[in-house]
Amino acid sequence: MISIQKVSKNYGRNHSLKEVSMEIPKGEIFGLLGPNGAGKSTLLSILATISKPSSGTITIKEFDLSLHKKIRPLIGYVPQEIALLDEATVKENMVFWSKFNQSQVSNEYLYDICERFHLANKWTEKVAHLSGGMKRKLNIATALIHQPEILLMDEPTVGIDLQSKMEINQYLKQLAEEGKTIVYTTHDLSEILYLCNRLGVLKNGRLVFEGTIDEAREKLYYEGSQLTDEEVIYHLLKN
Ligand SMILES: Nc1ncnc2c1ncn2[C@@H]1O[C@H](COP(=O)(O)OP(=O)(O)OP(=O)(O)O)[C@@H](O)[C@H]1O
Repeated sequence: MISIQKVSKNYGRNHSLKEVSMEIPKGEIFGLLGPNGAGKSTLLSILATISKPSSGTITIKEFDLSLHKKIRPLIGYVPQEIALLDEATVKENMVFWSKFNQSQVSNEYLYDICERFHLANKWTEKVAHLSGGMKRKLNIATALIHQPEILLMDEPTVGIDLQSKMEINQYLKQLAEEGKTIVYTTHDLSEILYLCNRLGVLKNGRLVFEGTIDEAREKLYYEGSQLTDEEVIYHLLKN
Protein backbone atom coordinates (compact mmCIF):
# COMPACT_ATOMS: atom_id res chain seq x y z
CA MET A 1 0.00 0.00 0.00
CA ILE A 2 2.80 2.38 0.98
CA SER A 3 6.27 1.97 -0.46
CA ILE A 4 9.04 4.24 0.83
CA GLN A 5 12.39 4.10 -0.97
CA LYS A 6 15.52 5.83 0.30
CA VAL A 7 13.71 8.89 1.61
CA SER A 8 15.81 11.65 3.15
CA LYS A 9 14.73 14.99 4.56
CA ASN A 10 17.14 17.80 5.34
CA TYR A 11 16.33 21.02 7.15
CA GLY A 12 19.46 22.97 6.31
CA ARG A 13 22.26 21.00 7.96
CA ASN A 14 19.83 18.98 10.06
CA HIS A 15 19.31 15.54 8.50
CA SER A 16 15.92 14.54 9.92
CA LEU A 17 15.53 11.43 7.75
CA LYS A 18 18.41 9.46 6.24
CA GLU A 19 17.64 7.09 3.36
CA VAL A 20 14.62 5.53 5.01
CA SER A 21 13.03 2.60 3.13
CA MET A 22 10.02 0.55 4.23
CA GLU A 23 6.97 -1.26 2.90
CA ILE A 24 3.57 -1.09 4.58
CA PRO A 25 0.95 -3.52 3.24
CA LYS A 26 -2.80 -2.92 3.12
CA GLY A 27 -4.69 -3.63 6.33
CA GLU A 28 -1.66 -3.29 8.59
CA ILE A 29 -1.34 -1.17 11.70
CA PHE A 30 2.28 -0.15 11.42
CA GLY A 31 3.83 1.27 14.57
CA LEU A 32 6.36 3.98 13.79
CA LEU A 33 8.50 4.22 16.92
CA GLY A 34 11.56 6.06 18.10
CA PRO A 35 12.82 8.49 20.72
CA ASN A 36 11.96 12.21 20.65
CA GLY A 37 13.41 13.84 17.55
CA ALA A 38 13.95 10.53 15.70
CA GLY A 39 12.04 11.70 12.60
CA LYS A 40 8.59 10.09 13.05
CA SER A 41 6.53 13.27 12.59
CA THR A 42 8.75 14.31 9.70
CA LEU A 43 8.02 11.05 7.89
CA LEU A 44 4.27 11.24 8.60
CA SER A 45 4.07 14.84 7.37
CA ILE A 46 5.82 13.78 4.14
CA LEU A 47 3.35 10.89 3.69
CA ALA A 48 0.52 13.35 4.34
CA THR A 49 1.95 15.53 1.48
CA ILE A 50 2.43 18.45 3.89
CA SER A 51 6.19 18.54 3.38
CA LYS A 52 8.36 17.21 0.58
CA PRO A 53 11.23 14.75 0.87
CA SER A 54 14.68 16.08 -0.05
CA SER A 55 15.30 12.86 -1.98
CA GLY A 56 13.89 9.38 -2.46
CA THR A 57 10.57 8.09 -3.79
CA ILE A 58 7.25 7.19 -2.21
CA THR A 59 4.34 5.44 -3.86
CA ILE A 60 0.90 5.02 -2.34
CA LYS A 61 -1.15 2.36 -4.09
CA GLU A 62 0.16 2.77 -7.62
CA PHE A 63 0.54 6.56 -7.42
CA ASP A 64 3.66 8.62 -6.89
CA LEU A 65 3.29 10.80 -3.80
CA SER A 66 3.68 13.95 -5.93
CA LEU A 67 0.28 13.27 -7.57
CA HIS A 68 -1.55 15.19 -4.85
CA LYS A 69 -4.98 14.96 -6.46
CA LYS A 70 -4.77 11.16 -6.43
CA ILE A 71 -3.05 10.85 -3.06
CA ARG A 72 -4.95 13.28 -0.82
CA PRO A 73 -8.37 11.56 -0.98
CA LEU A 74 -6.65 8.32 0.09
CA ILE A 75 -5.22 9.84 3.26
CA GLY A 76 -6.57 10.83 6.65
CA TYR A 77 -3.98 12.65 8.76
CA VAL A 78 -4.17 13.14 12.49
CA PRO A 79 -1.38 15.62 13.30
CA GLN A 80 0.31 15.82 16.68
CA GLU A 81 -0.82 19.45 17.03
CA ILE A 82 -4.59 19.73 17.25
CA ALA A 83 -5.94 21.17 13.98
CA LEU A 84 -9.32 22.60 14.96
CA LEU A 85 -11.10 25.96 14.80
CA ASP A 86 -11.27 26.94 18.45
CA GLU A 87 -14.03 29.53 18.14
CA ALA A 88 -16.28 27.25 16.05
CA THR A 89 -18.57 24.52 17.37
CA VAL A 90 -17.98 20.77 17.03
CA LYS A 91 -20.57 20.70 14.21
CA GLU A 92 -18.95 23.65 12.42
CA ASN A 93 -15.55 21.97 12.65
CA MET A 94 -16.91 18.74 11.20
CA VAL A 95 -18.62 20.65 8.37
CA PHE A 96 -15.45 22.69 7.75
CA TRP A 97 -13.30 19.56 7.40
CA SER A 98 -15.88 17.78 5.23
CA LYS A 99 -15.80 20.76 2.84
CA PHE A 100 -12.00 20.89 3.01
CA ASN A 101 -11.92 17.22 1.96
CA GLN A 102 -14.65 17.82 -0.63
CA SER A 103 -16.84 15.16 0.97
CA GLN A 104 -20.52 15.38 0.05
CA VAL A 105 -21.88 14.16 3.36
CA SER A 106 -24.95 14.95 5.44
CA ASN A 107 -24.91 16.50 8.90
CA GLU A 108 -26.43 13.22 10.20
CA TYR A 109 -23.38 11.35 8.91
CA LEU A 110 -21.04 13.84 10.64
CA TYR A 111 -23.09 13.58 13.84
CA ASP A 112 -22.78 9.76 13.72
CA ILE A 113 -18.98 10.00 13.57
CA CYS A 114 -19.05 12.30 16.63
CA GLU A 115 -21.30 9.82 18.41
CA ARG A 116 -18.69 7.11 17.89
CA PHE A 117 -16.24 9.32 19.78
CA HIS A 118 -18.79 10.25 22.47
CA LEU A 119 -18.81 13.84 21.26
CA ALA A 120 -22.38 14.03 19.98
CA ASN A 121 -23.54 15.70 23.21
CA LYS A 122 -21.00 18.48 22.47
CA TRP A 123 -22.33 19.02 18.91
CA THR A 124 -23.22 22.69 19.44
CA GLU A 125 -20.42 23.41 21.92
CA LYS A 126 -17.46 25.63 20.99
CA VAL A 127 -14.20 23.70 20.64
CA ALA A 128 -12.56 26.21 23.01
CA HIS A 129 -14.88 24.89 25.75
CA LEU A 130 -13.92 21.21 25.28
CA SER A 131 -11.41 19.36 27.44
CA GLY A 132 -8.01 18.46 25.98
CA GLY A 133 -9.03 14.82 25.55
CA MET A 134 -12.25 15.78 23.76
CA LYS A 135 -10.28 18.00 21.37
CA ARG A 136 -8.00 15.03 20.66
CA LYS A 137 -11.00 12.84 19.87
CA LEU A 138 -12.45 15.49 17.55
CA ASN A 139 -9.03 15.80 15.90
CA ILE A 140 -9.28 12.08 15.06
CA ALA A 141 -12.95 12.28 14.01
CA THR A 142 -12.24 15.02 11.43
CA ALA A 143 -9.63 12.80 9.75
CA LEU A 144 -12.17 10.00 9.21
CA ILE A 145 -14.90 12.04 7.46
CA HIS A 146 -13.87 11.23 3.88
CA GLN A 147 -13.38 7.52 4.71
CA PRO A 148 -9.70 7.44 3.72
CA GLU A 149 -7.99 4.14 2.92
CA ILE A 150 -4.91 5.18 4.87
CA LEU A 151 -4.75 6.77 8.31
CA LEU A 152 -1.59 8.57 9.39
CA MET A 153 -1.80 9.11 13.14
CA ASP A 154 0.80 11.09 15.06
CA GLU A 155 0.42 10.37 18.80
CA PRO A 156 -3.35 10.72 18.42
CA THR A 157 -4.43 9.60 21.89
CA VAL A 158 -2.16 11.71 24.12
CA GLY A 159 -4.21 13.02 27.04
CA ILE A 160 -7.29 10.90 26.30
CA ASP A 161 -8.80 9.03 29.25
CA LEU A 162 -8.11 5.29 29.45
CA GLN A 163 -11.60 4.11 28.55
CA SER A 164 -11.85 6.37 25.47
CA LYS A 165 -8.33 5.37 24.43
CA MET A 166 -9.31 1.70 24.58
CA GLU A 167 -12.46 2.37 22.56
CA ILE A 168 -10.47 4.28 19.93
CA ASN A 169 -7.87 1.51 19.76
CA GLN A 170 -10.61 -1.12 19.32
CA TYR A 171 -12.17 0.99 16.58
CA LEU A 172 -8.81 1.32 14.80
CA LYS A 173 -8.40 -2.46 14.90
CA GLN A 174 -11.83 -2.81 13.34
CA LEU A 175 -10.88 -0.31 10.60
CA ALA A 176 -7.71 -2.32 9.87
CA GLU A 177 -9.75 -5.54 9.67
CA GLU A 178 -11.95 -3.76 7.11
CA GLY A 179 -8.81 -3.11 5.06
CA LYS A 180 -7.68 0.35 6.15
CA THR A 181 -3.95 0.83 6.51
CA ILE A 182 -2.78 2.70 9.58
CA VAL A 183 0.60 4.24 10.36
CA TYR A 184 0.66 5.03 14.07
CA THR A 185 3.20 6.81 16.22
CA THR A 186 3.03 6.54 19.97
CA HIS A 187 5.27 6.44 23.04
CA ASP A 188 2.65 4.31 24.84
CA LEU A 189 3.82 0.73 25.32
CA SER A 190 0.34 -0.72 25.87
CA GLU A 191 -0.88 0.85 22.62
CA ILE A 192 2.07 -0.58 20.71
CA LEU A 193 1.41 -4.06 22.11
CA TYR A 194 -2.34 -3.90 21.54
CA LEU A 195 -2.43 -2.29 18.11
CA CYS A 196 0.62 -2.85 15.99
CA ASN A 197 1.17 -5.76 13.59
CA ARG A 198 4.65 -4.58 12.70
CA LEU A 199 7.04 -1.92 13.89
CA GLY A 200 9.49 0.47 12.29
CA VAL A 201 12.04 2.00 14.65
CA LEU A 202 13.71 5.29 13.77
CA LYS A 203 16.80 6.63 15.53
CA ASN A 204 18.45 9.87 14.50
CA GLY A 205 16.57 9.74 11.20
CA ARG A 206 17.65 6.20 10.32
CA LEU A 207 15.45 3.14 10.22
CA VAL A 208 17.18 0.73 12.58
CA PHE A 209 14.51 -1.99 12.65
CA GLU A 210 11.48 -3.06 10.62
CA GLY A 211 9.49 -6.17 11.50
CA THR A 212 7.33 -7.89 14.11
CA ILE A 213 8.07 -8.10 17.82
CA ASP A 214 8.91 -11.80 17.34
CA GLU A 215 11.40 -10.92 14.61
CA ALA A 216 12.95 -8.33 16.93
CA ARG A 217 13.16 -10.94 19.70
CA GLU A 218 15.02 -13.31 17.37
CA LYS A 219 17.42 -10.54 16.43
CA LEU A 220 18.04 -9.71 20.09
CA TYR A 221 18.27 -13.33 21.17
CA TYR A 222 21.17 -14.33 23.29
CA GLU A 223 21.55 -17.61 25.12
CA GLY A 224 19.15 -17.99 27.99
CA SER A 225 17.24 -14.78 27.21
CA GLN A 226 13.48 -14.96 27.40
CA LEU A 227 12.50 -11.41 26.74
CA THR A 228 8.90 -10.35 27.20
CA ASP A 229 7.27 -8.24 24.47
CA GLU A 230 7.72 -5.17 26.67
CA GLU A 231 11.43 -5.91 27.11
CA VAL A 232 11.88 -6.44 23.36
CA ILE A 233 10.42 -2.99 22.67
CA TYR A 234 12.53 -1.46 25.42
CA HIS A 235 15.68 -2.95 23.83
CA LEU A 236 14.63 -1.74 20.38
CA LEU A 237 14.18 1.81 21.61
CA LYS A 238 17.08 2.22 24.00
CA ASN A 239 20.06 4.16 22.78
N1 LIG B 1 10.57 22.50 10.36
C1 LIG B 1 11.71 22.07 10.86
N2 LIG B 1 12.85 22.79 10.74
C2 LIG B 1 14.02 22.33 11.23
N3 LIG B 1 14.17 21.15 11.88
C3 LIG B 1 13.08 20.39 12.00
C4 LIG B 1 11.80 20.80 11.52
N4 LIG B 1 10.90 19.81 11.80
C5 LIG B 1 11.58 18.85 12.46
N5 LIG B 1 12.89 19.19 12.57
C6 LIG B 1 13.95 18.40 13.19
O1 LIG B 1 13.88 17.09 12.65
C7 LIG B 1 14.19 16.12 13.66
C8 LIG B 1 13.05 15.10 13.72
O2 LIG B 1 11.90 15.75 14.27
P1 LIG B 1 10.50 15.00 14.37
O3 LIG B 1 9.50 16.00 14.87
O4 LIG B 1 10.21 14.34 13.08
O5 LIG B 1 10.79 13.90 15.49
P2 LIG B 1 9.78 12.89 16.21
O6 LIG B 1 10.40 11.54 16.09
O7 LIG B 1 8.42 13.06 15.68
O8 LIG B 1 9.86 13.37 17.71
P3 LIG B 1 8.75 13.36 18.91
O9 LIG B 1 8.67 11.95 19.43
O10 LIG B 1 9.33 14.31 19.90
O11 LIG B 1 7.45 13.85 18.32
C9 LIG B 1 14.41 16.88 14.94
O12 LIG B 1 15.81 17.05 15.11
C10 LIG B 1 13.74 18.20 14.70
O13 LIG B 1 14.37 19.23 15.43
